[in-house]
Amino acid sequence: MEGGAAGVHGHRHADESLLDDEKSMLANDPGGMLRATASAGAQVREAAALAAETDLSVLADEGRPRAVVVAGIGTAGLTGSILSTVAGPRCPVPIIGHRSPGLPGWVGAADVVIAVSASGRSPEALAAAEAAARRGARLVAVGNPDSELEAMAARARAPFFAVPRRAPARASLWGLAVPVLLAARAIGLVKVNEADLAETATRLDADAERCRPGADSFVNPAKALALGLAGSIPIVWGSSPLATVAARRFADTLAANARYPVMAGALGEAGRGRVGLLDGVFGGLAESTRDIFADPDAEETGATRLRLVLFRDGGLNPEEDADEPVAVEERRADAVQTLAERRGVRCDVLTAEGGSALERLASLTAVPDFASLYLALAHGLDPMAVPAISEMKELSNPLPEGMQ
Ligand SMILES: O=P(O)(O)OC[C@H]1O[C@@H](O)[C@@H](O)[C@@H](O)[C@@H]1O
Repeated sequence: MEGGAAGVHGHRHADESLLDDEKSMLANDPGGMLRATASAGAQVREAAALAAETDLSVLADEGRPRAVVVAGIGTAGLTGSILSTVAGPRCPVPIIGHRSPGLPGWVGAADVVIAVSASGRSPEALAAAEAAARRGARLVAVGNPDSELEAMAARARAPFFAVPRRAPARASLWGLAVPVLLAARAIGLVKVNEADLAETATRLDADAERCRPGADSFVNPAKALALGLAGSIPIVWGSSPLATVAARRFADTLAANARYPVMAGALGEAGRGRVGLLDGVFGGLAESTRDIFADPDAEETGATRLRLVLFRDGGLNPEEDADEPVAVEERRADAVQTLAERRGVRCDVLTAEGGSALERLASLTAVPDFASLYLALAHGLDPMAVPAISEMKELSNPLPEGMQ
């Protein structure tokens, strides 16, 4: 093994100065994750243009399906959660995310399967596409052009959205999610319109501008969020189903890019159980030993502490179109902020903005996406290359024939 522990490099303590110089920061991001993340708005526009060229009549002609299955893993899998939240609780058709290879036994000719894979070769998406074609389900595929997935879609005469590859998959969230939404729109399940897409893209562009590498942490909300989280165990809770999708996305990017352990979920659920963390060793018990006179900027070598990130979504959500009245979600969000304050657990709050579900989701993902990159860079970690993911793939792949 080369390097330190199994070739792993980086600094145990976050170094804020590593975020000061744009040039050296870009050099520490050789894979261009900052650039790829800044392309989120462009991804939305590209995907919308692509959809306009994709013939989806086979989907629409057969009318409303019995169910929609979104098959894929990782970021591709998250597109299923995005579709569910944009479709909302009144969606007349069940939308099911399927993250393991193949399809559930009940899926058949009455259903639509959307197979998603940024690389176009995840076993999960490929096996789902193959099973959908075999069982006569309507298939749509989304992913890398000239891939196995595209070939499979062609064989099944299924529509294929060619999403130009921006490695790794987690930097292509918007490029993957928009085609999934537009496929669902073609079968009448979501109301995303061209204005929603344009406004979402504009918001993503504006946030990328605020979070640009050259903007220092006083004015850059992503750098500020990253530095606040440094050295802590982040807990990310969402006040609504939409905010919870954003919370899970933040957990994925914090884990993959910055390699932080994160707990994420719905505040409603957390309030019945995990909120107890605020009382524990990493919560109130750690905070009670904090020296309130210490310089808050001094490097903390003491106890590991929780840091709460609360995603609030108090705007849209007309009562008749929601799981729960906004007032209930808002009271719960106020309550957890009070609890955190009582125990001295620090809390960042991000509030959704925008006039459509898609734009609101974008408003809760853009800054956190960048924050996960800045947190990696502050620790001297390359946010793109994750040795553990490649090693895991290597170790779990079967040896070629004759090498056992
Ligand atoms: O979207 P595809 O290419 O199928 O990848 C699915 C997932 O695969 C994993 O190995 C990681 O690379 C994830 O970041 C990715 O989301």
